[in-house]
Amino acid sequence: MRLGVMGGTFDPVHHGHLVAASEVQALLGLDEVVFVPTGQPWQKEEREVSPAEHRYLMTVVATASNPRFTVSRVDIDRAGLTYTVDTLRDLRAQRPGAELFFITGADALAQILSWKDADELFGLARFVGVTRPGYELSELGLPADRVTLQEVPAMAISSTDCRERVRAGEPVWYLVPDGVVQYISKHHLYRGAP
Ligand SMILES: Nc1ncnc2c1ncn2[C@@H]1O[C@H](COP(=O)(O)OP(=O)(O)OP(=O)(O)O)[C@@H](O)[C@H]1O
Ligand SMILES: O=C(O)c1ccc[n+]([C@@H]2O[C@H](COP(=O)([O-])O)[C@@H](O)[C@H]2O)c1
Repeated sequence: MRLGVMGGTFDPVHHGHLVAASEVQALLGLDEVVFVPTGQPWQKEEREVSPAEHRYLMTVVATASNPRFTVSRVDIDRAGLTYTVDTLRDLRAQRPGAELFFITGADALAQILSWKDADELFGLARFVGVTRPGYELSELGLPADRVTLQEVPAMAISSTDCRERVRAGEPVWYLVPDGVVQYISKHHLYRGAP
C-alpha cells in the first residue's frame, strides 16, 4: 500500500495542513495519509510548544471526517526529541510492505539536509515537497529520484498566525476546522504569553 506521512507540530493543525495532505493523497493515489504530531520538535525550541496530548487530540478531531486520514502516536509516545528518521523507521516496522511518502511544506523541505541522519532519510521514504505561500519550492540538491515537488492550492495559513489571533481575541473560524476552534476554546489554549 502507498502510505502518506504528514509530520508536523500541529500547534494547532489548520486547513493548510489538511488541504496539502488531501491534494497529495489524491494526486499520488495514496491509500492513506497518517498525520504524525511531533513529540518534542527540536528545531522549534525558541518557543514553548503546547502539550503533545492537546496537539494529538486536535489532529484527531481535524482528520476524523476523512476516511483516508489517520493519526499516529509514534512520535509523541517515543521519549526524547523527535527525529523523522525514527518516525519513518517506526512506521516501516508497524506497516511492513508499505511504500512511504513523507509530505512536507516548502519551508521544511528547505531545511531537510539539517535533519538528523539526513543521508538515511531518502532510503526510508520518498519526499513530497508541497508549495506554501511565502516560500520558494526547490529541490536544493536533493536526490531527484526520491523527491517530488507538488503544487497544492495556496493556503496562506500558519499555526503561528492562528495562535496570535487567539491571543489577540481575533477569530480563527475557517482557518482551522470547527472542532479545533471549539477544542482551543474549551481548553483555553494560546491565551497566555507567546
Ligand atoms: N499553509 C501551508 N501550506 C502548505 N504546507 C504547510 C502549510 N502550513 C504548514 N505546512 C507544512 O506542514 C508541516 C507541519 O507544519 P507545522 O505544524 O510546523 O505548521 P506551521 O503552520 O508551519 O507552524 P508554525 O507557524 O508554528 O511554525 C510542515 O511540513 C509545513 O511546511
Ligand atoms: O528529523 C529531524 O531532524 C527534523 C527536524 C525538523 C523537523 N522535522 C520534521 O518535519 C516535520 C515538520 O516539522 P515542523 O517543525 O515544521 O512542524 C515534523 O514531522 C518534524 O518532526 C524533522
